[in-house]
Amino acid sequence: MLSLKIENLAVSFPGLTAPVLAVDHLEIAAGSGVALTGGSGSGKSTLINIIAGLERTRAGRVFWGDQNFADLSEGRRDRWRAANIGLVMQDFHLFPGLSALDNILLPARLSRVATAELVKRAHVLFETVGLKRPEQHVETMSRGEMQRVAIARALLRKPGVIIADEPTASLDLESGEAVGDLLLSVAADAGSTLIVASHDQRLVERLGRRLSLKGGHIVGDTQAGEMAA
Ligand SMILES: Nc1ncnc2c1ncn2[C@@H]1O[C@H](COP(=O)(O)OP(=O)(O)OP(=O)(O)O)[C@@H](O)[C@H]1O
Repeated sequence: MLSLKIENLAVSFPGLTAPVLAVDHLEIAAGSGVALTGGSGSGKSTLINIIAGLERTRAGRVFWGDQNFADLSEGRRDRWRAANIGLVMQDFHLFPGLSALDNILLPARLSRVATAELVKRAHVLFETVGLKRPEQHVETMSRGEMQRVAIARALLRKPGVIIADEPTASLDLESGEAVGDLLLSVAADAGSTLIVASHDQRLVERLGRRLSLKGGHIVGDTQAGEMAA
């Protein structure tokens, strides 16, 4: 369970006159659930890349608990992410040539933490996300199936933080709802901080807080109670 604090963050790319993301101050409480919403190009994926430590910023500070990402070398940042963040990216980042089950277990194996108990949990998660053939190579799977593999992999180690970019985008209504159930229940069980970028209104409404982005700025910050009002 980890809290997030962002200070004076600005993300710019060469050739652009304004930053694509500018966040002066943002705090997310440990164990809370937050939806990132906003139109295409509003900065959701950029924010996810920054808070997952996949992109580094020279302008601003990003703390998970007491850990400022900017203070870590790339190798240490990668290890910190592997141990603390379960990440579901839009393009899944799966490893072709490996089975679905091996994909779920690979990060844990690389970190040398794939105990017999974790392998058992991988099998359970595989079934919980509604998949049937653990030996199927991921490159032969449909996008919806790949998405479920990515979700099972992200949840395997009951991470302190779960970050998901459009986790229901390739799923039908029923599967999307099941994936939403799974994300919320694993986050609740493990006390994980859950951050989800989504256009899926049904999923967004299940999270306690909604941050809306527009043009790289946070233009709305509402709690579930206020949303219902
Ligand atoms: N490497 C880059 N170079 C230049 N511009 C970039 C780069 N990466 C992102 N952008 C721009 O930053 C803006 C925010 O992009 P981002 O991917 O964060 O949006 P998003 O809200 O996730 O959109 P979507 O919902 O379509 O995924 C966009 O205008 C995009 O074109």
